Amino acid sequence: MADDMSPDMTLDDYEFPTSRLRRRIQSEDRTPLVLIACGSFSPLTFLHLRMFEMAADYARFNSSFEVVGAYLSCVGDAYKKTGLVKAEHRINMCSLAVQQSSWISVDPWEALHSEYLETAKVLDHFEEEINGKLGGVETPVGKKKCRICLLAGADLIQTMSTPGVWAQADIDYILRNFGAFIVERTGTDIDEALSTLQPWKDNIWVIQQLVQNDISSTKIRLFLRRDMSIRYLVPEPVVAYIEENGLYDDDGAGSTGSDGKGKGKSTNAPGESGGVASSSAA
Ligand SMILES: Nc1ncnc2c1ncn2[C@@H]1O[C@H](COP(=O)(O)OP(=O)(O)OP(=O)(O)O)[C@@H](O)[C@H]1O
Ligand SMILES: O=C(O)c1ccc[n+]([C@@H]2O[C@H](COP(=O)([O-])O)[C@@H](O)[C@H]2O)c1
Repeated sequence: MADDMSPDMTLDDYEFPTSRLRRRIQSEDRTPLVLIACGSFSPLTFLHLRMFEMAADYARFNSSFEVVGAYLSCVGDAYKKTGLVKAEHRINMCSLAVQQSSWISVDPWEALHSEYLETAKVLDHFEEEINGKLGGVETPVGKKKCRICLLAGADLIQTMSTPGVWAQADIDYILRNFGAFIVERTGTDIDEALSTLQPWKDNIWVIQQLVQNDISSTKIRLFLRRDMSIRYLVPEPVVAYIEENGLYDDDGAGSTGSDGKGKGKSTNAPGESGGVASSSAA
């Protein structure tokens, strides 16, 4: 079951989602790992989900970590980025997308804040919930704290070298105390992206994309504006949700400050190419 968020949820009735967090590992030698992907997810694409699978494989074969859970954390509405629809919609799309996953959850905590929260604070929240309140996970040799790590694409990590985007103290705090799993991304030179992050290289794990996927939320929004199909680029329930709520229309329906009504113009299935004749039109 997904950890769904009701539209009226506030921080007062927020509960940390734990239903997909594994609370015990069998190995005494491995360190339990929880992956946190922070981002806009406007909308979530299949690559966002693939990042978790790639990271889990990487951890299994190349590290002494054992993944016990993973979370998508959407930025709140205060993050003024082009193409950002309301947090409520982004969280709902993420929740629909992970319905079939047994281990990826959506945590609405970050997005429930009206003010922007830096990623360091978001990671602190997971540390507090998982290691502070829950006390970590059971192992054959007693309870162990989980390692909380940021999961990000190479473009995000490159912004850490761009002056003025991140506070230097936050970069140090995140990479020293948590660390990051970085997925290579077409268009980003990974060596260049990591060049200023050498002091923390032991806490950075770079994951090669063995099947290159250059998808981005920007391209999905562009396709939608051009009335092109987004099917098989984002999960089917997300395609349907976008259509039903009229998100990413030219008029910015569904974006912060708009009430986003469904456009209901197509006779094709949601998200399907308009170039395909519908059977009822014959
Ligand atoms: N194709 C991709 N390859 C590697 N990482 C990716 C890819 N798409 C998204 N990511 C990563 O997913 C995380 C969340 O990204 P975000 O929500 O900004 O998606 P995006 O597709 O980059 O969005 P936008 O196009 O709106 O900038 C980031 O760490 C980003 O680097
Ligand atoms: O904490 C910071 O200072 C900081 C600076 C830049 C970006 N971030 C986070 O990085 C993510 C970037 O997402 P996006 O969609 O802009 O690629 C998002 O979760 C931001 O909150 C965080």
